[in-house]
Amino acid sequence: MSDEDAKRAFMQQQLAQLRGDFLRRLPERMREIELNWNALTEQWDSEKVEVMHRDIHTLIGTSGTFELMELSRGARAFERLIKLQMEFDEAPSPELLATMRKSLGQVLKLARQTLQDHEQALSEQQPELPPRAVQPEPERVRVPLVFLVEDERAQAELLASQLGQFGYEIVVFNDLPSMLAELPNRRPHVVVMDIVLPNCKEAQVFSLARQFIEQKVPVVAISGKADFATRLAAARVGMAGYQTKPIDLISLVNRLDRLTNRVPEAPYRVLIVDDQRAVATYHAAVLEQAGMRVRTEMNPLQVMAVLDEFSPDVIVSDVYMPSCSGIELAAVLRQQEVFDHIPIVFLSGEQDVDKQISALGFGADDFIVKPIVPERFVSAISARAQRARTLSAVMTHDGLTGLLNHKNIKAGVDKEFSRGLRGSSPVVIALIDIDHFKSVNDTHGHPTGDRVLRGLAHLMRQRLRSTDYIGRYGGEEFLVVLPDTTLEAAEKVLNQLREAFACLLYQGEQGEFSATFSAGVAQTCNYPDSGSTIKAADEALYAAKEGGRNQVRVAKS
Ligand SMILES: Nc1nc2c(ncn2[C@@H]2O[C@H](COP(=O)(O)OP(=O)(O)OP(=O)(O)O)[C@@H](O)[C@H]2O)c(=O)[nH]1
Repeated sequence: MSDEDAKRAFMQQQLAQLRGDFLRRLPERMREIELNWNALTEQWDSEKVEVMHRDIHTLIGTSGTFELMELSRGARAFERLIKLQMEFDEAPSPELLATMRKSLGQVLKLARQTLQDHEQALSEQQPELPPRAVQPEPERVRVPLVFLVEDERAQAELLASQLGQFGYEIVVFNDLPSMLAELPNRRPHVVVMDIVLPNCKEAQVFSLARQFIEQKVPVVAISGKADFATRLAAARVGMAGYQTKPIDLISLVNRLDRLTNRVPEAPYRVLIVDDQRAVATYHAAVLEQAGMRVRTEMNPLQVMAVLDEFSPDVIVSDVYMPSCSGIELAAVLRQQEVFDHIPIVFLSGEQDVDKQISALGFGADDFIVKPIVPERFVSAISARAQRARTLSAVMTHDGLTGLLNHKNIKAGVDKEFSRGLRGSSPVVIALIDIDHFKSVNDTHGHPTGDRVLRGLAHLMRQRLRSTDYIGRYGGEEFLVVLPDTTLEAAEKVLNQLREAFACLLYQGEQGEFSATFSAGVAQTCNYPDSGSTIKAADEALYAAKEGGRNQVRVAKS
């Protein structure tokens, strides 16, 4: 069974299980609705009508979610009559009452029929082994193999050694025949090729690129040509990138990282708020199958506590809930700046477009009508989550380097400092400052200086762990928080980073050059608060500069 089939089968199994739970509780639910109706006909009361409306509305959504469409449609017909009646604040006329009674009778009949059909289906079912749950994991290559085809030998060797610093294995070929000869032995993850090669027509290069692409090996073009026609030809064969010479190393590395999945995006986090456990569990299962992390909360009053701890990218909320409606929940969250940016998507059986639009006015971002097919639900939520991530990254990250900005790296220090106090695992803070950076700017120009900053940022992102915090603390100063790390281990990691950084070569206004950095490290448990730890790391950094730069110093405790 392919992964896709296994996923689908798993979803079906989950759906069947949840539908079973729903049906088991259906008789009780219908009894409550019937009792409420009987009480209503004895004495009409607007509060009881509201309860009746909520119960019927929930029945429409839940039965629709579980593909019990007849029941859902029957309940919707009854809901229309209730809504009609709710518009007049008085007992219904005898005619309307009779119509309502008949419609409810139809709903009860449909519920009984649905249960009978389910029991019949169960008795005919063959036992089956439950399929395996599949969590999609993007393939992650540790050291991706890159074939680099470049006829200018010196340039090729330089590019290969630079890419090597970013964890790629590079095999250089100076012409196409030598690469073709190697192909039977090794298959690259990506091919980077100059599209202007001696003794070779451009059409041949593109034709070869097309063959790689057809075999799922992405190809990135490098070229001295920047004209539209050549770029178009590369795009037409499906090349995954086009870099003009002189090659911007960081932009090439960014491209390769994406193509080889080396910096996978953390899964989207979604909070589902729904008082119906079965509905929440079903939608959670759909999103989890698509690789998202999901938390469900049945009580809207608990949502704020969950937000603090879970930090979702998106909130998916039901609209009709007894203790607090989705609209009220949205209004409360929008009062608070910290939660204001989290998109809220209503998931409801409400089909009245006016009501949907008015719900959006209270601070929700989207309205999805239940039932929704799983694929559409997944794409609607991932699109929201992706957009929310992009916007939040703009707020929390530095525009030049993509690292956490000053405010957020400081928040990271505070958070890990407190965590370090609670636990026994050590936390190390490092301050890193590029050496003689003023002279880099003065000699090679500010844009080149920017490239050096981006180079160090990229190297740190690649070399440090995903649990580490990396931020731009000031102009050419970076701050790193390394949780669960001893001082010795931190010193070693930073020295490796320092050596790799010193190997990078940049093309500046006055020719080629490299840069170095100095760093100071301090362990949080040696200091009373986060500010004193940063100060100690800063003093160690100062000692590293005084000691001749291009070195890592540990703070004296
Ligand atoms: N290109 C570029 N330069 C920046 C940026 N932010 C700060 N700088 C420059 O970084 C330089 C920092 O220089 P200094 O603090 O004098 O220190 P230094 O030259 O690095 O010398 P040492 O730290 O003592 O090794 C200044 O020239 C700033 O203008 C930036 O975003 N881009």
